[in-house]
Amino acid sequence: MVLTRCILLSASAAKLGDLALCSVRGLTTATATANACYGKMSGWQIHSYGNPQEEVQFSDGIKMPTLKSPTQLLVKVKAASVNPIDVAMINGYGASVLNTLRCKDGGIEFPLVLGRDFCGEIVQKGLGISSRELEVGDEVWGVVPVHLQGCHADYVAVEKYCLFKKPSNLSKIDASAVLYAGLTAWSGLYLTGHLGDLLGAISPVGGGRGKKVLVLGASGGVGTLAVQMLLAEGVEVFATCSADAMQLVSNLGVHYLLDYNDPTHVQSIASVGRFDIVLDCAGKGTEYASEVPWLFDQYITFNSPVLKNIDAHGFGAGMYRNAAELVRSNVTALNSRQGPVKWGYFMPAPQGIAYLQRLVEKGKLLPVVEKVYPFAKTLEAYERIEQKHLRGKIVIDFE
Ligand SMILES: NC(=O)C1=CN([C@@H]2O[C@H](COP(=O)(O)OP(=O)(O)OC[C@H]3O[C@@H](n4cnc5c(N)ncnc54)[C@H](OP(=O)(O)O)[C@@H]3O)[C@@H](O)[C@H]2O)C=CC1
Repeated sequence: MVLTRCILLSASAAKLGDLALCSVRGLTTATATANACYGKMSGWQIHSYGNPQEEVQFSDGIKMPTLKSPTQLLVKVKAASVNPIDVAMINGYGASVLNTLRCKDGGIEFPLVLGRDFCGEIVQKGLGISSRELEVGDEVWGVVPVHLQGCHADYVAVEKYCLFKKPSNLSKIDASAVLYAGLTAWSGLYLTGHLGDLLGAISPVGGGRGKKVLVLGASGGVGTLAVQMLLAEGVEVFATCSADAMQLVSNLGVHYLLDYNDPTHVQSIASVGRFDIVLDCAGKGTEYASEVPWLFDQYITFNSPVLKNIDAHGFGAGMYRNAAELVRSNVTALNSRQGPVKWGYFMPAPQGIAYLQRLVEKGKLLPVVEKVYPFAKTLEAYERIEQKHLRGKIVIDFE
């Protein structure tokens, strides 16, 4: 069994010409190919929670993931993005809930590999996947649900619903930078915000025509993609960012852009009238909805306190606080003629990937990539996320 896997992986990796030696943190390591023959791979992992500088370690002896169901595939990662949640998870964010889910799925808490979205090549597939769906050798893009071992390692095992063929008009770097942030924006706008049906509302004239959406934090990973999705729908897009990001966001095509450090921006936005959706991609949270005088049908924030409250107070008391916060924000908002305040979440849904794929293929969605780090400098990529003020996405190039 071990021998079979070794041959499969070798054949595929050799096709990639992956025979050079690489050096990580001063250690000379054999390639992914050679490692794989011994059931081992290289990657970055943590053994306990803390800060990235102390906890994130490179290893070339990580156990290769194995397929646990007939609908799983093994992917050799070529590029992966780094998201704020990776660094938050190193700090222990969501540990109670995520670890419960992980253990329920037969996993263990440590060592833990971070990394949620990637581009790569299929090297092995389960028996439940037909050749019409996906084949060994296909270039793919995909996501890993947050409670599972991530993709900041040579190989990652994923269920087929998390994996699609990579759009041919995207480079591997760009392809690795879309899905986590893009599925967050998609889920906020369509699952939570009902902007259209699950596959979007795209029509020749734009299904969102006549609608007004305000995007807070349009300069970050989620914001830059949310803006492009809304523009593709024909929505009138208002956005906020800081002064140094205005050129970047304006190049995306937003209709009205405001510097959130300018104290007059709150009143300027209030004078626009009612928004169909205010989408908070800036981490402002639920309370902010009642602090501003804006009118909206819905305020959707991705800064949900759910996991944080459960981490801090346990499941029962944490959920009580979550419900109390949501009720409080909604009562205040509704009293001020505002609409409901909701939480939005990343959702690894195939409908969302299909939607994003369609936009990319139509040339309507392209990620903004701030910087690409080589695999050997993954720790620096985590440090860049810690510094905040991101302009689009941070990517790790494995090749
Ligand atoms: N619930 C979920 O499942 C998920 C939640 N998230 C959350 O969504 C948010 C966005 O994620 P992501 O895009 O990856 O994060 P980023 O850090 O990439 O983007 C945040 C952007 O917002 C800008 N910003 C900060 N403060 C403000 C402000 N007051 N007004 C307007 N812009 C501001 C930042 O730049 P600058 O500071 O220079 O202005 C930065 O460009 C984060 O809070 C993240 O934690 C993300 C994914 C999934």
